Amino acid sequence: MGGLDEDFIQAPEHRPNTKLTNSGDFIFSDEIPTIDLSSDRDKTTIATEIAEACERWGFFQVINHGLPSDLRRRVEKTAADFFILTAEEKRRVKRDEVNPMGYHDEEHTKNVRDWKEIFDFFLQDPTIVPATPEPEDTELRELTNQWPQNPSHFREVCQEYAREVEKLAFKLLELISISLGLSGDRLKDYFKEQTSFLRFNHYPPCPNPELALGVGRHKDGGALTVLAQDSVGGLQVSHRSDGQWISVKPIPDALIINIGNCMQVWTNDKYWSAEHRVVVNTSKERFSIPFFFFPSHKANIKPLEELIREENPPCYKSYNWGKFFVSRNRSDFKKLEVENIQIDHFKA
Ligand SMILES: O=C(O)CCC(=O)C(=O)O
Ligand SMILES: [Fe+2]
Repeated sequence: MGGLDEDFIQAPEHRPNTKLTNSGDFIFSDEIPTIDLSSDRDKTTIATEIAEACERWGFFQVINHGLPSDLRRRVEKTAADFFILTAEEKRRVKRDEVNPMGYHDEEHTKNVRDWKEIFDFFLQDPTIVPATPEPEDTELRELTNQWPQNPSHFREVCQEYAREVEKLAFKLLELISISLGLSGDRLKDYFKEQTSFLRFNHYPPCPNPELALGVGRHKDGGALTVLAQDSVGGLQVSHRSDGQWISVKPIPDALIINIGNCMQVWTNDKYWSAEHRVVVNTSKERFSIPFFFFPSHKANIKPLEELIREENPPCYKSYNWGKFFVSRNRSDFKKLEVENIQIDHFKA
């Protein structure tokens, strides 16, 4: 990535607290709830814990979630083996303006470049999305994954992990639906032709972690995110009550669940899609693997009628997921002059 180019420099108000970034020794808060998903626990009890976590934080960790730990080790190793390849080899599977899947080292969040490199792949291959963000344009496009030659078994391991993490995402969707007093399958149909994808994040050590971020502050756009982080730390969540940045403690084998924009809209602001960011440091590289659980391009996202009351009218207008998805992709790919799309733009 070279020296610290000005594209990486955050505005002063968005820079991290320097005391944390020099050593890579983060101070962790254990305030974010940890929820035990063991199958012998009562579903209603789990749903109650989820409801509280989604309202207060929009973030929680899960343990005993059923995702095999040996598979997690293998996918983490595979991701690391990919990022260690030469820049030339990685660029053979580089994403472009049309196809957002593959390798990329110039991702921008809110028009500031992130200190990271990534590899993305869709859960469903091909995945259907609108051809353009233009509202009147009804043309669709099929997007396909790009797979590197190396490491061998890369594709196999990725697909095996994707299948397992998808199972967990559907389990969480059911529990979240129950937690809202809805039937367990209420949200399932939105994912019939899902646009979900997985991402490998690699954050190399950074010479100026006080100026840059691994990922700038943002909210995830989809329904929910299932994130595997390694033991280094750096992920911070903004607390719903006061906006304070809280570091998310790495717990071995746990997964972090993060409520996305769609869930906030469906629940009419009952559940919270929290702003989060990644702080980097001078000495330790970090890896993470989010699964972004995204609806079908056809889904129109608006507050669920069952949750609307006279005293609680809809806070959002309906928006089309596919158009939101392609618009976001375009603005993440490179620096643009305009602000990228946010759910606040659909506030009623
Ligand atoms: O690396 C992490 O811990 C989080 C990354 C993230 O927020 C994202 O990729 O959307
Ligand atoms: Fe995120």
